[in-house]
Amino acid sequence: MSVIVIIKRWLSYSRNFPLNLYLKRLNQQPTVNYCHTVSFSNIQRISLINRFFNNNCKMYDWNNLPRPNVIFVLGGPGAGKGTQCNLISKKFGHVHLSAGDLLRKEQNTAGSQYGELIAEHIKNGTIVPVEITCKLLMNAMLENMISLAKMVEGNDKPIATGNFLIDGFPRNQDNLDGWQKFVGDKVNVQLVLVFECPEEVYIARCLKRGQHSGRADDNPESMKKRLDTHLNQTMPIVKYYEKLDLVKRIDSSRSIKEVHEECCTILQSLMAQAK
Ligand SMILES: Nc1ncnc2c1ncn2[C@@H]1O[C@H](COP(=O)(O)OP(=O)(O)OP(=O)(O)O)[C@@H](O)[C@H]1O
Ligand SMILES: O=c1ccn([C@@H]2O[C@H](COP(=O)(O)O)[C@@H](O)[C@H]2O)c(=O)[nH]1
Repeated sequence: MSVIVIIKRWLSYSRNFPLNLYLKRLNQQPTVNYCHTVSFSNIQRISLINRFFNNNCKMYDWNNLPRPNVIFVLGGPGAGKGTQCNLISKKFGHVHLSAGDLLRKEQNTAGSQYGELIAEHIKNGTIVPVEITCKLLMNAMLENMISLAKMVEGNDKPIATGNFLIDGFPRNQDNLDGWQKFVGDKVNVQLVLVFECPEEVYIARCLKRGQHSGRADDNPESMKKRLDTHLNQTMPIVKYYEKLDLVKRIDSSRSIKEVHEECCTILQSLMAQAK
């Protein structure tokens, strides 16, 4: 069994990370490769984990991992963010992380202290506090970065990097501030893809999806609130990134194939510049 522990020196909110639960969970699933983040102040407990696992424990520090590339993907509800991220991920190998999916998963995790809060925000189309979303995103990123680092083990310092599509984040000023505070220049934000449709297309797509999605927010009442949040809270974030010349707006009212082709052109040009 191998256990991976990542030391995060810079995330104060995980200071009280419940390591007891962590150990308990590992006991119950002793064969899994487990990856979680703990703060630097938990270093003594890390040595406890080390003893517990006979020193069969690998430690990584985010600061020594290669700086990953991030593309943020924004757009109104039903704009096609998830659909296009899946296609991009298949073609270019980016890791697709949907903030909404991570929140829904957390909401459905038994015993989560955030379940009710997340459910309430999703139903009302409002934005979950960044401490929660950022932590979920960062844990997911770190797990992927560690897998990549493992592929090049043998080097003193891992050389692999990651390319991430972060779908549906940052959604408002609180998200943006939190991202800058917790992640900041530890990643390289390369681009912000913004998918845009007329309002009636957003509504039609989500209501159609609502016939089978089981989502608490694919209904007319939640849609109104989500559109309002998109217009008044997310679009200012798009404008912020526009000032940094990072935004590509895409008309996503066209067919999935047409939208994907435009995404491919944009990504190919980005990769050519990055070489
Ligand atoms: N270009 C398109 N033309 C027609 N239907 C589409 C297109 N893109 C996506 N869809 C459909 O619209 C619905 C919403 O798409 P998707 O889930 O990708 O959007 P999203 O932006 O991720 O939504 P949300 O933010 O609400 O999660 C899905 O049922 C999807 O199959
Ligand atoms: O960064 C985020 C992303 C999402 N939310 C909440 O989840 C729902 C659904 O998100 P989708 O991206 O449409 O799946 C969204 O309306 C928010 O309530 C969030 O709070 N923060």
